[in-house]
Amino acid sequence: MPPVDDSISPPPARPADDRTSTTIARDDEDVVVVVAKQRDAPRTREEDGTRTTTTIEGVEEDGVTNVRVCVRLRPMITRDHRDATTTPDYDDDDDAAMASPSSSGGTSSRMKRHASGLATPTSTSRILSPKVVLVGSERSSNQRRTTAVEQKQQQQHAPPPLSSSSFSSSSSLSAWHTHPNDIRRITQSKHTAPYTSHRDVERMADYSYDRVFGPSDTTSTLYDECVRGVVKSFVDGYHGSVFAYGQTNSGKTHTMTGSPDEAGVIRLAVRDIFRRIRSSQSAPVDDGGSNDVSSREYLVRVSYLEIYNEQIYDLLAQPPRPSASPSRMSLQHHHLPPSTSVRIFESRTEGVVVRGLREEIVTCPGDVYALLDAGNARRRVGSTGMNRTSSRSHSVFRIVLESRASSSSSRIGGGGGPELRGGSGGGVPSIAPASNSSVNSDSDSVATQQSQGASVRGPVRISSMSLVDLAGSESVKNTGSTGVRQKEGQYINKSLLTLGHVVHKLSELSSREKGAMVAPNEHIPYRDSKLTRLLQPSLGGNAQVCIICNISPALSNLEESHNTLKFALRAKKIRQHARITEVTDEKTLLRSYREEIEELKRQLREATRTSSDTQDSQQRHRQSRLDQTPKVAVDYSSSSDEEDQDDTQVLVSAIANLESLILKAGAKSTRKATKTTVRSNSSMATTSDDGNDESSLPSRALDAALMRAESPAVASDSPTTNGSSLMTPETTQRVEHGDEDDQHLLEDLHRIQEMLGAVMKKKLKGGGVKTTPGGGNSINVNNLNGRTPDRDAEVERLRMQLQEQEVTSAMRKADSSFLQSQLNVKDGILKEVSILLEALEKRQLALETENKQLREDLAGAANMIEEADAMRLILEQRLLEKDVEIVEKKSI
Ligand SMILES: Nc1ncnc2c1ncn2[C@@H]1O[C@H](COP(=O)(O)OP(=O)(O)OP(=O)(O)O)[C@@H](O)[C@H]1O
Repeated sequence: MPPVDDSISPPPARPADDRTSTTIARDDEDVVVVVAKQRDAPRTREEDGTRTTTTIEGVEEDGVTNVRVCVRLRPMITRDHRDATTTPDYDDDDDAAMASPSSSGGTSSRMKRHASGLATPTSTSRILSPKVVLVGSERSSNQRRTTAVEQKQQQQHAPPPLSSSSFSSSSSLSAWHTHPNDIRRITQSKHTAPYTSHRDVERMADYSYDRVFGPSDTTSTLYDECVRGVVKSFVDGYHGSVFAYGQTNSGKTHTMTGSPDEAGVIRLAVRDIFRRIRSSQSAPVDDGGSNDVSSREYLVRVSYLEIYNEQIYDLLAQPPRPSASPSRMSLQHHHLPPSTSVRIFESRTEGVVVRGLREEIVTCPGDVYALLDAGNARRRVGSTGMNRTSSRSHSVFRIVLESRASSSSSRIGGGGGPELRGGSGGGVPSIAPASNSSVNSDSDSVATQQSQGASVRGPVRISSMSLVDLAGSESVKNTGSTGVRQKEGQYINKSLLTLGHVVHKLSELSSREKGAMVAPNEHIPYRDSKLTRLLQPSLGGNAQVCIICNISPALSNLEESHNTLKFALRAKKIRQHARITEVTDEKTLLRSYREEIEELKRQLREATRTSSDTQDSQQRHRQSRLDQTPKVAVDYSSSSDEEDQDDTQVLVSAIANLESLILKAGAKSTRKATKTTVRSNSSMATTSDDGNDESSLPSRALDAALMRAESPAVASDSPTTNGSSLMTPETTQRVEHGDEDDQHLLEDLHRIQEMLGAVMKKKLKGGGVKTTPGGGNSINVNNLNGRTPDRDAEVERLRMQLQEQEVTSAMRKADSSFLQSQLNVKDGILKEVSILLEALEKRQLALETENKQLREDLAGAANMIEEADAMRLILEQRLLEKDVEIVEKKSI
């Protein structure tokens, strides 16, 4: 049984029969729709020889749970009223209205200026109490002109004419009310009755969900009660997905992204995830029965994309605007390529795959916030008649977590425990990184050499959390959009319609076969839009899903609110079966990094051993020379010593870099964790797994590594190496930034030249060499015209060193331009593959259509054959009868 999460408030009392019911009141009759049947059940494990499935807590005993759906009614804002009284204040074809990094005036202002309604006095959308009385007409002046027939129909169903006073008092009220005593219900307000069409009996509906949040509820409350559980499961290893759905201007972005005054779900989730990672040490790790109470180590990476006009764009792939609090991640962004269109396709083995999306490894909430801000600044926003800062795209912020038991009790080879092989494709789209992504999970680029100590093996859990802010459905009637906005609106509506179809189909299937998952051969129209293809793994079953349905309190949005609530009811019926995904034999980033660290440690041990061997031999050599020659105080700390130390520093620094990316449970803060991790590893190393002693690491090098690990700026100054095994994200970055490296090399060269110059000067001046203070056999070098064999050797050595550096520099330049050209080639190939895939996809669709047509033709032909056969039989029968007739006639 997993630890009970105290932070999650207990669910509201359930009906006696343990069922959650949805009631739709229809005039005088009540239709009860059973929405869910949930019962707290312990985790169960099923084993079928090769894999173990662990089911989530709080689900039915058969391991199936329903999608969690909550509804959020946003507060009244002045715009609700203004929308109904003014014409749209936007310019459709003006792309400048589209928020861009330069036009938005900063990320915080880009956050759709959510606080504008709350904090800025000049704002146009201020929150109003739902009960505040407004004056004005509820009917929008920008509503489309009605036809004569429609006018007639409206007159038939129209409410009685209202005086301006009666209208103003009713229109100011929220169209919906929530029930303080029943936090699951939302009902259409009574005063809306006159506006309710008698044809639609559901208009006065009383809906019920997992939880309904009223205008005074905060995002934090919503998070605690609906999302926290999904996040907890995510950290435990289950896939999760949270998305905000609703019409335009209903508060989706406010809920997901938040405002400067109120953190949104994404930030709250990020904070929670890191908090859970830090505190997970104290919680027993339920890994399928071993009762292992060891801590885990984690690798967190994030990506951010948007779907705009049916194209996927990478929101992390453009250089960000300078950030107020530069972090390692934000610094890296200055070198990112411009945003590219990303490809999505289906792979037989991996499921839905997103190709070419940048993923960033993050080690603390600050890293994530910087990325989020950068991505939000790039998200497409435009002004419409309904929302001044309307999202014109669907956005998906995705967090991937890899974790493994970090103690020595890790099971080798992954015996026992939940093992569900199949990579990350189980519950979320896998992401195949871009060729120049700062994270390259391609195993080629990460050293995967022989050193695979016991600590490297053991299953790695992969879970992913998708936080989705959907664009809102909109009607041209209300937004008054034309041109670009109208086209965007059409794309948005089309994809939401497909989402509606998918949800409808899934809910039907779930109701039909209660408890059964979607049959593999059942056709669900995921492929009809990029959005549904992307959400397919989440909706398809292997994820914990929470849908937040946002509705507006405005009477003018009544129709859309009903649609949203109906969508929510359907979504509530979808059944999910989340499982932990554990990978034992496939490459994961975490395992690659661990292997890399092990390999570097091995190299480090070797380097220190070689160094001490060299020192020994030098010592012996020195001793023999001292025995033979007069005592001259020549600096015997040879250059090879320095080189060895440099090598060691590079290795220690590389280890520190990698270690800093892996988060350990129990660390106080991740920045500190970097230090703790490195320190504890190096000190632990004295009793490391394979018993090798690393205590002899040069403390200077270790300190330097720690400083680098703590300070990205220092880290970027660290020496680099050509060794592919050191291609950590940072070193990769350095290769990309060949200029900086060249600069370092030049500095090195200058240093050596200066040393050489000083030596030459001394030589020319005939400067003396200090003799040892008490050296009995000391000699005056002037007697030798300033020349000693040692000095000549030193000059020669420095000359050689200079040459070597020049060669190294040239090689590095060649290397970096070669790598750059390789990247370009790969990018080109990727683009070609994308085009081919697209063509293939089109061809496949065409073939599918052709097949369908052929099948219909075939069925038609078969029918015709059948009919012809029947006709032939009839004719034969008639022929027979005729024959008989003739025979009879003849006989007569
Ligand atoms: N809970 C809330 N508290 C205060 N203001 C809110 C709340 N929800 C929404 N708002 C305000 O309502 C307006 C519309 O919200 P938002 O932009 O989040 O809607 P949306 O559903 O994302 O719209 P679109 O689909 O057009 O992008 C904003 O001005 C926002 O600040």
